[in-house]
Amino acid sequence: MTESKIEEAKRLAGIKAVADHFDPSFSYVGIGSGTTIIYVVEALKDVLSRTPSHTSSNPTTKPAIQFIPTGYQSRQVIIKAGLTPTLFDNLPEHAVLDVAFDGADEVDEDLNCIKGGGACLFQEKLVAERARKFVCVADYRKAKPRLLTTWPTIPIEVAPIAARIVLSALTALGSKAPLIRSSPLEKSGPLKTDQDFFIIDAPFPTLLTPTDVEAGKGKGDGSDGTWEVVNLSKAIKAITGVLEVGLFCGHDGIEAEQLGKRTAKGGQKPIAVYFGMEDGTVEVRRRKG
Ligand SMILES: O=C[C@H](O)[C@H](O)[C@H](O)COP(=O)(O)O
Repeated sequence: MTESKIEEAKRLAGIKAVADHFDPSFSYVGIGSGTTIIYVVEALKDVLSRTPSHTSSNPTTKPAIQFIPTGYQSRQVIIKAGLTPTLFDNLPEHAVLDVAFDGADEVDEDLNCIKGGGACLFQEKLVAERARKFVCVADYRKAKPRLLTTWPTIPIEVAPIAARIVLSALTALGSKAPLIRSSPLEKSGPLKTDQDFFIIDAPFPTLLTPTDVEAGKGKGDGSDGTWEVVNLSKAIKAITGVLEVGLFCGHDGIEAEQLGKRTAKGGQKPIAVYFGMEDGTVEVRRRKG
């Protein structure tokens, strides 16, 4: 498939995700990072340009929707589209985002995601967890049955001072040759995130889901070399020096409500992932239950 076909797949998925999950009456919308999110923002702009209350100069109309970026690139995309960016830490204390859109590097059948291929994951997780609905958009290359099927590593954001001890701790968890990600200009040293932290890319064997563990495909706690997604995410997050893990996984919405979380749906896992397919269709994986 040519590059332009892949871009077309992303574009069509973005349009459908926005049609299904965006409403011009919303107040706060989260915008993720990467190449696919650009098509989502284009689709949002298109919907808004056709919404009379948004385009009207009548001062009694609703204030402009505030778009919450997940980093520098994301903020530039919002500004370039002529939309209004609002920093995450400027949100009113009890504000909940109506929806957050983002891309993903790989998605499994349970909608667990790997993110951070473009070095953005910490702010993406903050924004996703604060949204009533978290929706991912990707092309068909990202749809896999399990995480780490094709995508080779888990991106992990770490404090530079702790990077070497985090590498050792990851090796102890079973990662083979985790690496600090270099800047594209190799001579510039390690790549720096929006937080001025490093990214470690840690390879692990293909991750299990809870169903796999129940089916006896492995213990999933590292003791037999297998890891279940949430177990591994927790084990990595527990290493001192780790700011955040590029695994978006965990509890589902009902559990989140029981936990009294701020988010109505809860969690880091999307409620739906839109995949632009090779044949020009869009496939949607939705959260079960
Ligand atoms: O670090 C980057 C983010 O997690 C992106 O959302 C992810 O890498 C997907 O990016 P893209 O849409 O460019 O494939």
